[in-house]
Amino acid sequence: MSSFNHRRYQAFPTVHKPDRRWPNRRMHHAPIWTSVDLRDGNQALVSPMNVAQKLEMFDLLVRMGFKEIEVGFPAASQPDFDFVRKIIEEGHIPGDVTIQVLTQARENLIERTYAALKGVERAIVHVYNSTNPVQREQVFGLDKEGVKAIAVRGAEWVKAGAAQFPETRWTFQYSPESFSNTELEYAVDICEAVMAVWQPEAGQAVILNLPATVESAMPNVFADQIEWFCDHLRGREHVKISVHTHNDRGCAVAAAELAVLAGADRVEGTLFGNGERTGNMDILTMAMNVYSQGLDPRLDLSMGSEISDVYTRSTGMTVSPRHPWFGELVYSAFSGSHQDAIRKGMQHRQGQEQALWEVPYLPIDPADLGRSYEAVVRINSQSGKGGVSHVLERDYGISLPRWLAQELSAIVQQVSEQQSGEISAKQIHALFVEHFVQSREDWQMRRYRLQREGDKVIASVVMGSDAHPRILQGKGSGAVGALVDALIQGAGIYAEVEQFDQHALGAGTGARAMACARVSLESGRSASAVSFGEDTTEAALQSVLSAIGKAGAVIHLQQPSKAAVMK
Ligand SMILES: CC(=O)SCCNC(=O)CCNC(=O)[C@H](O)C(C)(C)COP(=O)(O)OP(=O)(O)OC[C@H]1O[C@@H](n2cnc3c(N)ncnc32)[C@H](O)[C@@H]1OP(=O)(O)O
Ligand SMILES: CC(C)C(=O)C(=O)O
Repeated sequence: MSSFNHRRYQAFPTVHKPDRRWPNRRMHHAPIWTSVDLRDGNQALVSPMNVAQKLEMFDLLVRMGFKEIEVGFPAASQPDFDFVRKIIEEGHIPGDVTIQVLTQARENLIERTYAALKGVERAIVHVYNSTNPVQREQVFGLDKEGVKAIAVRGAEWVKAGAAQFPETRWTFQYSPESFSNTELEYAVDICEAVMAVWQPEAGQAVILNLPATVESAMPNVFADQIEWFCDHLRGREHVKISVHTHNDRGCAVAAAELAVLAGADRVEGTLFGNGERTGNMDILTMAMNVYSQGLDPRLDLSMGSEISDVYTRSTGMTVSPRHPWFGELVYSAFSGSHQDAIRKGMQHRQGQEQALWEVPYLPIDPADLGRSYEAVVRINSQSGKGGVSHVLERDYGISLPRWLAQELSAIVQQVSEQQSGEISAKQIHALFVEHFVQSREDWQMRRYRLQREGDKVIASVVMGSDAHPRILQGKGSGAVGALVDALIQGAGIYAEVEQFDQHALGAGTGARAMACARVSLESGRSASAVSFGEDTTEAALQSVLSAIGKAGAVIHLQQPSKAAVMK
């Protein structure tokens, strides 16, 4: 029988809570953030951070604005102990930052923890023991009272340890580890027993941290558990309620967000969600979620790339290109309809940059995280004319008329399919030049002259190579019409201009005007061409000539007389 057998598992029980209130709430401010990168994140690494890596990470967390940072488990390893000593002795802890350290509820470990903290101005001593039925039975071999006694003894040792260093401002934190798998009545009972030792009502700062050590239920169930706990805890008003969620079901952020609605004051997590198994709650994601709702996240996340760089260096982990808010690809659009909408959205914002951010497919302004618009639109075989136009416009200042963008986009798509991948802006430009701008030498216009005769224009055009110039002359209602007539008169070429657009160009394009023409010949062949020129007439005439040349017209002209060749 296959081991992939759902009957080995059971549904997580829901919380009976007819007075559930959190679904109707919204967040009004960011919670207190506590980074556990240097502890929970670190303990999950293949190679835990060395002191230098921890220091670089600590410095980043401080600059990002974290006011509470769990810096390690100093009783567990020498590097953790040394790191805590180093930041205390070398004065790395800013006046508004409180460090936190973790310890099991064991006397020798708690003693060693205080030895590491000697001389610190402020610290949170975080003691934990697991409380759920499975661990009570299988790990501790104890009943509820036995496990409660571990917590109470731990609380007493923490209190006694702190009393040796009255010059330090201590906060005590207790975690009923695996809270979300613990019976709620029992979780309240054990926390109240710890509170009875610490006496927060008498002024001792106390945090009760409620972990989803292994995420086992949907986030609404966790929110119910938090609201239930807050409703039933005696002395709730004297303690801070913290949550510490893991991502086993992929919902750590959702669980923490709902927990805040349900009454949590504080949230523990890590950068990019590094941590045991599938990781801890990702503070970056949650803080950006808060930010994108118009609330101050109380963290500086604008240094996006520096955060990923330090994270990668310190942990050896990588950031997924799809990581919420910070991944390399999250502000890129490859697909045609998204690109089209982004381009229109960006254009819509022009002149109203202070307005609320409302651009399709971009939940925030990428510039907020130091990301540029340049990267937003990227081209592959899924892209359409909007994206191709956007890239040419953005990187080369070239705006194509819709019909021509369609033609170029088809070429780009074909090449992209052939090379099965992304096409750079440079390649798009090269394809544009190759297919539309380059013109055969015999269809190059050398000079032109226009004369007005009544309501008609007479165009004289010299084309071909300097060695073999050809002259054409014709009459029409405008320059292009006169040129078309000249081709009929002088070369017997009947060309119809199907599409034509011209416009002046902005600075930086190396030309003053651009014209785009699509012509069809009597043979049924047609082609499009683009020409850049010193003025719009020059660009217009050349674009028509180039398009006719591309369509395959053959020109046989008589040599011009000397008088006809213009100076
Ligand atoms: C969910 C979390 O992330 S909790 C944090 C987990 N992090 C870590 O464990 C990283 C650091 N830990 C370590 O390096 C080691 O565990 C040390 C150094 C702290 C302790 O090591 P050891 O003494 O060898 O023991 P170990 O961790 O295996 O502990 C097992 C013993 O402690 C008991 N124990 C485990 N957790 C706790 C606790 N929180 N409080 C009290 N006792 C505990 C176990 O029941 C077991 O007891 P037993 O020896 O009577 O069977
Ligand atoms: C120590 C506790 C808070 C913990 O890391 C967890 O339960 O995941």
